[in-house]
Amino acid sequence: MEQKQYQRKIYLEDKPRAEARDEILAAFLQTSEMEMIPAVDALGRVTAEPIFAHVSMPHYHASAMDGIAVIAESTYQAHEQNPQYLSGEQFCFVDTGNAIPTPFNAVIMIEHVHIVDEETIEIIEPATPWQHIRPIGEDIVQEEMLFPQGHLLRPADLGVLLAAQQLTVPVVKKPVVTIIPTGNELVEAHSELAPGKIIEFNGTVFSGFVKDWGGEPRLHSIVKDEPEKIKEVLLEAAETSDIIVINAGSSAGRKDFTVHIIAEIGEVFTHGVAARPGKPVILGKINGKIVVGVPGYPVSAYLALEWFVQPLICKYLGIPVPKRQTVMVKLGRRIVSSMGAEDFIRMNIGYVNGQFVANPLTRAAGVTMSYVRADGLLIVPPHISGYEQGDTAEVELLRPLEEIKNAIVFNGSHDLTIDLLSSQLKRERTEMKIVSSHVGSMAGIMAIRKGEAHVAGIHLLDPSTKQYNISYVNKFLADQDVVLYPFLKRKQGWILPHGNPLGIESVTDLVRTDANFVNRQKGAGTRILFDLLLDEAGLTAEEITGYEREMFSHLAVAAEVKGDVSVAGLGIYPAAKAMGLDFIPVADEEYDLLMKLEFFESDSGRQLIKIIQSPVFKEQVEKIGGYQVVENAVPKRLTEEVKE
Ligand SMILES: Nc1nc2c(c(=O)[nH]1)N[C@H]1C(S)=C(S)[C@@H](COP(=O)(O)OP(=O)(O)OC[C@H]3O[C@@H](n4cnc5c(N)ncnc54)[C@H](O)[C@@H]3O)O[C@H]1N2
Ligand code: MOO
Repeated sequence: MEQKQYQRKIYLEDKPRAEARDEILAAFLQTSEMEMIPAVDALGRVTAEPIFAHVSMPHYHASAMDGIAVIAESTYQAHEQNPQYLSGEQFCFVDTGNAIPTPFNAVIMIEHVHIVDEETIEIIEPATPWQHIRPIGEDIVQEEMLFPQGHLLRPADLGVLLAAQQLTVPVVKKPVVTIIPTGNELVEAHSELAPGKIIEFNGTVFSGFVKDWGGEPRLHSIVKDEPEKIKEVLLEAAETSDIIVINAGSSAGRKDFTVHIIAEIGEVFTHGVAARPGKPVILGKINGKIVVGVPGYPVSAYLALEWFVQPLICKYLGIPVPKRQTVMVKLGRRIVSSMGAEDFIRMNIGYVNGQFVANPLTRAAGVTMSYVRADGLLIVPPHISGYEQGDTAEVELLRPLEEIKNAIVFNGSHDLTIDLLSSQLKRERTEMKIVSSHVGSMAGIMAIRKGEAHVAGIHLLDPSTKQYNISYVNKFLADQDVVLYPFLKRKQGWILPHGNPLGIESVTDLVRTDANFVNRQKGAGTRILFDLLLDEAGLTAEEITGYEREMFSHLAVAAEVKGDVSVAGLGIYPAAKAMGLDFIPVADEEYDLLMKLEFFESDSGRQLIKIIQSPVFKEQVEKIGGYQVVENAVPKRLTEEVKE
């Protein structure tokens, strides 16, 4: 069959997000349906009507204490000097919760009763009417309104429903949200992977969000980029769902025809909002049902879903859209944002010296780990072009504040062992963890200086003394009380294609073979080592092909080497090992932990050192290969040395 050709859609709108949202909310005319469900299953559901108590609680006069039931008026004479004796039918023993038999109207606690014999008791204090009795309806009165409509039922609410014998309750039906993943490249998660094949996981993430927000997700199987098929699935979804979410095909690619299909079988209100990532979102309507076309890139998709699908679900349920807690943070880095669009920036947040400090994570919309790792979202409004380092800004929290407050903020050069350290720390102390941002050794020193991190990992070789770290710390932190803790010795060396086809063993070999070198960013310890090697060999940067090509991590260097047999890099052994590359050791590098004395001596600091020195941690580190944890490390108090 001849397939219809659709033109590429190249230019997207820049509609303000709020305007686009209000438009689809206004167009979302689904009337909420009601269903009766057992109260025991109603957790997290929203009441569709006011709910009234069927019975009172308690539904009889109940003793509130263990003791005796009496007629209060018959005890009025009791006094310390004039004990009163009750016997036979003048009293009866009751326990907490027992019904009070007539004609009694008060309870005396057993501690205040002297039992003379089985039949007789002595009291020395009068009782007041209704003391220690829970009267009928003390808690819930029959016919009282327990909940209005639009109430989100919590665990304690279910208790009230059962106690008041409201055993089936009217709740708002969950809106059915059909989720349609599209793309020829998509495969199920268990499939054999080939280049170009992408595991379909957005659907599962969307389902989770929809469930969390109170909707009922229906995840459709993967639909190929075939307009007729997509059309058929969309039309069917419009019959069976309240809201339709279609994933991918939202942008300008050759197979991105979702927008044309929606326009053909329905109407499109919006294609493109002034917000990133998530810009290419499509908002429309098919046969009266709202359809949200979210971009394929996962982070864009998650945000677009939150912007448009959550408000639709809330409208259907009749509840307000929940707002996230926010916190004011100091920005550890400059943040650039283009005017005219909102920027949603995933942030790491740490709590250092009594203030929240936040740093941006990658802005790439395909990096799901940045969303997973983010503590918060910084939303840069459209009318500003960003923030300067040190500015204060408000951030929406993606994690509980307490979790952020208890984290150790780790800065400087990244090392694989820091993740192991964090997980070991969490094992010992469930409330603790390490949050790290990888900014390089020099930036780590500066973060400690500015009080923006608790610990910095550094490995800076001083070419003049051939010593690691000390001279740098003395130079930049001479006026501060800091500790340099010897942590690791790690092997730095040549990272080379498998089999080392060019036969590289030194910098001179790089020049001789005209290999393409991949460098690290300025300030990185590995770059300083490379410069020293150049210097020792009497070579200059100009003689090295690729000297200007900068990567930001050991793994990024290894990935470059992996892709091209003419490439060589310098880095740590585990990066070479992870990519199945050759490695020739060059130097044993000292990777130390820099921290303020105050942190070193704090509870968190002590806990960190305890774990570093534990046999379990050392064993885990040495298993990676190319590492040795420094035995019996002696922390250096640097300012003292300087002062000497
Ligand atoms: N020339 C242009 N190219 C692109 C533009 C643009 O404006 N001009 N916009 C970029 C932006 S921004 C985004 S966001 C994406 C939107 O892409 P699509 O919605 O068209 O989606 P695809 O191209 O099909 O997929 C992109 C990417 O997303 C991942 N993906 C898709 N579906 C799934 C799924 N179900 N589970 C997991 N991951 C999924 C996958 O990595 C795809 O490669 O377009 C840019 N391009
Ligand atoms: O707008 Mo795209 O949604 O940045 O990744």
